[in-house]
Amino acid sequence: SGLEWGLEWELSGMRRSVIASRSLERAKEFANRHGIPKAYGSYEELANDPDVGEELLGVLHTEHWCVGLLFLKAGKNVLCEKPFAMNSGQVKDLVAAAKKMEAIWSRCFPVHAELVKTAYFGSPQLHIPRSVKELGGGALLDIRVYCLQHESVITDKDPYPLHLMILHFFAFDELSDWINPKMHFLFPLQVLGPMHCPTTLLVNDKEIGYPLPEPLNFTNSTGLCCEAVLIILLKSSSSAGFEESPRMPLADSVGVAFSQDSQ
Ligand SMILES: NC(=O)C1=CN([C@@H]2O[C@H](COP(=O)(O)OP(=O)(O)OC[C@H]3O[C@@H](n4cnc5c(N)ncnc54)[C@H](OP(=O)(O)O)[C@@H]3O)[C@@H](O)[C@H]2O)C=CC1
Ligand SMILES: O=C1OC[C@@H](O)[C@H](O)[C@H]1O
Repeated sequence: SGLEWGLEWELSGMRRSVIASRSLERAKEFANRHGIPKAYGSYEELANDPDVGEELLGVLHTEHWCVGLLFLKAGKNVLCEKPFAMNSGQVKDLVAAAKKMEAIWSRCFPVHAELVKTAYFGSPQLHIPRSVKELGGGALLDIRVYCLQHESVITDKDPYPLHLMILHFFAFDELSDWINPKMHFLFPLQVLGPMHCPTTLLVNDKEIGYPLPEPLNFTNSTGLCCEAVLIILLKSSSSAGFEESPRMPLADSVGVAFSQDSQ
């Protein structure tokens, strides 16, 4: 589950001291399984615990907004699972309550830093009407129809439940050629999967690996330590407290949610 993934945060020295569930019985069962000393039967009790400074939010997507606000208003540091919330309006509420944040874990992987250094993403193409959102432009309407029609063949009816991301990725190369012929990497460069936690680049047909610490409970899950290191660095370099991360500014979080709004 999302929470079990989150336990990898122990790598960063974070102690897991409390678990909360809407059911005390479930909380106690989870606590026993993972050696957690205290269990609560409601999220409110966790929010009101003065001994807890950081809270890892691993609840169902629809609950990120309300439970996130509950913890933030109680003055806690919140590490929220993806997706940040259900839409950009909810994300803006959380951002306003939080003011500062760290990052999305995938962006903290060394592979991403390397990409930003070496990749060339072309120039904005907003002079082309079919790129303008108000004119029905953009990848979702213009190109994604091809991916969706593949999905609907496989799923028979509604393509959304399966989220066949592989097909989306498969289409990405062509998509970028089509929308913006300049959107090429400067030299043959490929990020190898898994897409949410990549550790290998293919540069001129040569693999360059960025290995993670062991043990791995889930695929590349110890990569969470990259995010933890970034937070620790931010904390120690900031005299005025914990500042917004330049690696993942708040505006990017709102932007990511905004681009999902039309889904
Ligand atoms: N970073 C990563 O790589 C991963 C992230 N995730 C993320 O973690 C989060 C949780 O995912 P996962 O653990 O698979 O989800 P689950 O479906 O297992 O739900 C997690 C918990 O949400 C709580 N919950 C709160 N309100 C509701 C509600 N109204 N209906 C149902 N459950 C509710 C439940 O806890 P209770 O009833 O005990 O209070 C439930 O156990 C998601 O945001 C997911 O995207 C998941 C896997 C990997
Ligand atoms: O975020 C995620 O990354 C890892 C997957 O296994 C998981 O299902 C997904 O929610």
